[in-house]
Amino acid sequence: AVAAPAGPAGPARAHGTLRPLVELAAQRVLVADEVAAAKWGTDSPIDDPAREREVLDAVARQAEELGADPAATTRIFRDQIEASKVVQRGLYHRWDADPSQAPTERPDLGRIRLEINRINGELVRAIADSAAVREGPSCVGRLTAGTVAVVHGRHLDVLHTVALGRSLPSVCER
Ligand SMILES: C=C(O[C@@H]1C=C(C(=O)O)C=C[C@H]1O)C(=O)O
Repeated sequence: AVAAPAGPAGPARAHGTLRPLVELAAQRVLVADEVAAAKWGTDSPIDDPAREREVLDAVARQAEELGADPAATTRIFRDQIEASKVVQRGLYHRWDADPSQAPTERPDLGRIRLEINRINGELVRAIADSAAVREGPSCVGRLTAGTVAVVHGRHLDVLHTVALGRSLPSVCER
């Protein structure tokens, strides 16, 4: 083990929680329901590489501005994007199988993306704030604890629990 620096950037934060990060990842997989409803029955594809590029460029820039790690931030956001598509594909599958469950109103994708941008900004900060925990030996345990707390706290169903899991594998990678 490497000696941690003293002060708030060191041991104090290394014992912190990953719950805020997981909470924001959960907000992102929940908002994917609205994304799916916005795209359902339109020409807008679930996979939108141009929008993904925009998101990844923006979060890398925000991480740099915070003096945080743009590579780790980008890696974690690639998983956030995959997780959103897990939800969207899952809902499409459900709605194809049983059209009576399909949305009857179409929210505006542009408005939803503004909400996603807001979550993204908070998530970039949570990633930056959790650097010491993420790089520490207890990361996986803390990530598991945070995930269990959020799944229960938000009463996530199976689809959103699976998607939340898909959003987190990069968090403890170094
Ligand atoms: C959420 C969307 O769907 C997909 C997931 C994205 C994301 O998680 O940021 C971005 C583009 C799409 O590939 C969207 O189109 O906005």
